[in-house]
Amino acid sequence: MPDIHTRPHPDATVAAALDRLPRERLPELLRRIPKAELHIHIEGSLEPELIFSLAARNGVALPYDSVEALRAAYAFSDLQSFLDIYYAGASVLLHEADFHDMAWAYLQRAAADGVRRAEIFFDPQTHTERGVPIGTVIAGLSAALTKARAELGVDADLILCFLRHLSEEAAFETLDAALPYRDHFIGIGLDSSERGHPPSKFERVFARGRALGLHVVAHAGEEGPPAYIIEALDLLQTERIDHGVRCVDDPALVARLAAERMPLTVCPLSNVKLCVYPTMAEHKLPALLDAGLCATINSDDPAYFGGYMNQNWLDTFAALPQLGAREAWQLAANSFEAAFADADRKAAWRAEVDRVVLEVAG
Ligand SMILES: Nc1ncnc2[nH]cnc12
Ligand SMILES: [Zn+2]
Repeated sequence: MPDIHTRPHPDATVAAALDRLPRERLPELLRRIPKAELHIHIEGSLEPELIFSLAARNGVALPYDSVEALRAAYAFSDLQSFLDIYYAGASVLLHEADFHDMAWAYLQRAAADGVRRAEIFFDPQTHTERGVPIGTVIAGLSAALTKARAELGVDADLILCFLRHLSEEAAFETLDAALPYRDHFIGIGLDSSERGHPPSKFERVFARGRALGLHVVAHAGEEGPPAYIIEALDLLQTERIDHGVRCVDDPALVARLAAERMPLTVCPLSNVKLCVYPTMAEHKLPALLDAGLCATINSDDPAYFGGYMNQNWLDTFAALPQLGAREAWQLAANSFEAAFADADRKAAWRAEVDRVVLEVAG
């Protein structure tokens, strides 16, 4: 299979360091290894404390008495039960400074977790439907990204997501409204309620996005069937699949994803919190890596699912003894391979991964 040949491999010195790294040093490696985060909804980084302080700043009433009461509501049974609370939380975002403060808080956490590159989803329709101009959303987020490049050494870009429970016509209107800010985002994506809203519903708006030179990704195979992943590949011509874990139900699809080195932006804590898997120990990430897929680890909605990048890495490796230092290297290398950054920067981050491995292994 071509995957065996195209999957990146560590050079001999790095491979030897990975093999001699004792298991007790693994958490240090996971924390320090440079990584790209490719699946983070910025509205999902809104911590309860920030929701309350923005609500007070903007005079927005919340249906919860306290931060603790809000956090206590974060017990989800599936994707929709989460989305209902997630959209309610975003209602406190009104002004440019609110979007800036939310993104800046995320970027500081990302920097602390060794994230060198972040490709950040935002949901303009969640805000424009409440009367917030799209220019306000993009200006606030962009200002934080510019500051992060200069002050945190985190290279970040935005990906505009369409809400799939809304119509394709609404997605077209959103794309049109965003075009004056074309330089401020690098791609389009598809998120929100998956079941009943297949990628085929958005075939024409994605064709338009591709014609505009935008990168193209889509959530598929989180709760939805493998057929949705196939539609995303064939009809939307995605460059990555967000989640995609349900590909395991279709071995031919797994073989195709491996052969094409189609990246999957996997979100382990999210999958457990939204009951895609009953426990982390049952997560299919090891099987995806074994099959030669370009799988990556990401946080999805870290304020709601129990942690940011490093928490995802630490909890995943702690629950799955099949994952060791070799897989940590592979996941970091996969994340840079799958990133929409230029080749020089990717090569520099990859070299840094190797330097950190050699340092931690001693
Ligand atoms: N995990 C997820 N799936 C679909 N849409 C989302 N929007 C925010 N998080 C999401
Ligand atoms: Zn997501």
